[in-house]
Amino acid sequence: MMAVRVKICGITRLEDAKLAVCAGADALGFVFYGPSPRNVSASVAAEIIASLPPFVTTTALFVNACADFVLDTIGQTQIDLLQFHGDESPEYCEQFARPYIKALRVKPGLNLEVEKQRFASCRALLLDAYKPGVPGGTGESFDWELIPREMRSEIILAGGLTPENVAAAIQQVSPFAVDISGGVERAKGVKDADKIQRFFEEVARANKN
Ligand SMILES: O=C(O)c1ccccc1N[C@@H]1O[C@H](COP(=O)(O)O)[C@@H](O)[C@H]1O
Repeated sequence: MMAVRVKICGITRLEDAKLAVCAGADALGFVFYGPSPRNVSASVAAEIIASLPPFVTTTALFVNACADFVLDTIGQTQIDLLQFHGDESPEYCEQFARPYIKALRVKPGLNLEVEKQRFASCRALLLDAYKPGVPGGTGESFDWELIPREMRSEIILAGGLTPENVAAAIQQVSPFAVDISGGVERAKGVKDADKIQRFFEEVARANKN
């Protein structure tokens, strides 16, 4: 089985970025969404990104943002990958001519096969929990059995992951990657060194099985 990649999202501080990278993060996520407690400015994100070693993918998360804001953020941060976490259309996502991942909030009735075809141009679908009125980062998980088996090895699994449940998630779903934010925090927007460490230990344990 291929080792599951890990993205740590909601980075707001250089010390947290370093903790995540030292623990083994493949990717870091920066939230550019005003209402989020993890919202970060492009200038702060750019400073953090400039201090990172190579081979760590940086991701910019947006929720129904205006195109000029996305373009300005790309320009200031030189981010690697875009993550659209709202109701963006494929045409909207494609206009930036940048690699992107599309987040979908999973609930019964959402046809993931159809969504996969709609977003054929995305690098991967990220599957998060559906909670009415909240675009993401809810700390809640969803019924992983709703993910069609043939899609599981391609998706990024998110939503309510923690050091306690990530091994079970990997065992049940075998996703391409896992994405975590709230589950490794000690306060909103502030990561917890011990939780990050335990999260990576659990991912390594699951990768061995
Ligand atoms: O983190 C946020 O505040 C956020 C706000 C709006 C959309 C998405 C957000 N976060 C992303 O949601 C998933 C799941 O987060 P969690 O692990 O359940 O806390 C993840 O991709 C976050 O980056």
